Amino acid sequence: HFNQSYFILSLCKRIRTEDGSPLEDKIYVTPTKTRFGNNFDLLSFTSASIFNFMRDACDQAKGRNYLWYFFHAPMYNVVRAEEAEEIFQSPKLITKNMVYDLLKPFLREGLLTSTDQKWHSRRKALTPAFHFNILQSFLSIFKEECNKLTKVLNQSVDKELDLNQVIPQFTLNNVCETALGVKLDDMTEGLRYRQSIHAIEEVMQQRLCNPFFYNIVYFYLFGDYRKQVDNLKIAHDFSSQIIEKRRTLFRSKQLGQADDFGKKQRYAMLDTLLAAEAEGQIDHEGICDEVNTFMFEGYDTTSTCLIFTLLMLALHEDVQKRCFEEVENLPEDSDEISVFQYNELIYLECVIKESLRMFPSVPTIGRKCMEECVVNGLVMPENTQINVHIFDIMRDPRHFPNPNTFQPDRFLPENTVNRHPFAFVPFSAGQRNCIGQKFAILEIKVLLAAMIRNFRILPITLLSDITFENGIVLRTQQNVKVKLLRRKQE
Ligand code: HEM
Repeated sequence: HFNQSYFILSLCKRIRTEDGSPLEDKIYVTPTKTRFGNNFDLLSFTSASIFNFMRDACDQAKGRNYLWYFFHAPMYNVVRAEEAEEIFQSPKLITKNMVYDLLKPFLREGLLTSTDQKWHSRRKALTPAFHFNILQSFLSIFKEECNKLTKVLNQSVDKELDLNQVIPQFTLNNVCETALGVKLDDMTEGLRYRQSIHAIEEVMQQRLCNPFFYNIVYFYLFGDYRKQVDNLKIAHDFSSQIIEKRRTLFRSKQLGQADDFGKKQRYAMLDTLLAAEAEGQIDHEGICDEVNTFMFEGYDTTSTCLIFTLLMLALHEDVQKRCFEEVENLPEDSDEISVFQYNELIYLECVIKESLRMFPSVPTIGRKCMEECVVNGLVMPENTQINVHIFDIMRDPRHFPNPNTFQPDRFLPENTVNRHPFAFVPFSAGQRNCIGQKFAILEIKVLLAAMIRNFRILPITLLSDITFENGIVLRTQQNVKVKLLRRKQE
């Protein structure tokens, strides 16, 4: 009886079915390679091997959801839209799992990592910062950054262009100006900040790859602990100083007025937080956490999507041609293109969605059961870890026939009518969905429209050259390269 209730050598309680039916009828229970649960099933901890391990696990389960037992906790892996729905919709399952603890040294209790009352009140306070009118005011920032990048790209015409070298800078500049109200390129500390964010991500990646590094003592002794501490200090000091400066302006009611150079201060998301602070809803630490969260969530996710979409456009000339025909109709002067006109780029949006489907920037999201609860007819003990594999859900052949083929037409309105509402979830779904999705789509469209109008994009990197890596954000071992040809000269 004890053995039926507990996975003894994995030191955790077992999952059982609510109605007493055999567990295997509801879920694939992954066989363990040792008697100690699935703890030692994976022995080479590289980002690439973990990515492949998860894909193999889904294949082995033949597309069913599957179960692992790790030390102290069962892990429920969801790869089907039907069961993901209950998790996305459950008001009880809003606490993130242990993977998010790795983000906490940087983001502390920001919107992405917080839970319960804190998360509810922050989400309410921050939602207005993503209102349509505000998005409209960000459009000019996206265009400015886009023009800067186009100038750089003009110098790379007819040569090999490494997208990983240029795109992340574009998205970081955008999120920095919209969140904090400062231009990274104009600041002496800008480069150091950019490098520190990159270094913090490298350390996170190191910890994510090796479960031993989840233990802080082991990480302190054998990991890049020092690198993390030094770079966190640079990143935290940078945002904290900008917040201080903007607070002074906010308190003296100078925001929105012209600065010393006669330039009007633009709205930044930080202003919404400063207004909340004035009403006693948040303190300085809280503001720092939220700003860092935006910088982290809004930077790598968007650049990953842009890189994959550009790769797919390069590899599919016919798709690129259709996009060109669509963007050709936009006003010649990009300053005149409105948010509405970007919204009307229906085919380009299908291309972005199809890229996100095949290469979701966030391949897995996690939740944790804070108490024993019933999910999809399974009784999950307290502390059960839940992984929703967005990557596998969006390659389910039941919802997306030929899932490994790039077909943007899947997202034309007439082709989506009967699709399961949770089959396409690159921005997650339910109350903890991505707050920045409209922001991201607009930013992505601004750059893609400009690039497609100005250049023909030719492939250098092929899909077969790419090795995927597991990360908080989907990564590739190799940088993605393309070649640009100027259209006007043709
Ligand atoms: C293509 C771009 C993007 C993708 C694919 C994406 C995807 C996601 C996903 C899957 C989540 C859920 C994470 C989870 O449950 O663990 C999320 C949450 C979040 N995203 Fe995004 N995101 C993108 C862009 C952005 C941008 C541009 C911003 C901000 C400027 C942003 C801010 C956030 C925040 C703050 C959360 C946490 C929301 C909450 O828990 O209430 N994201 N995003």
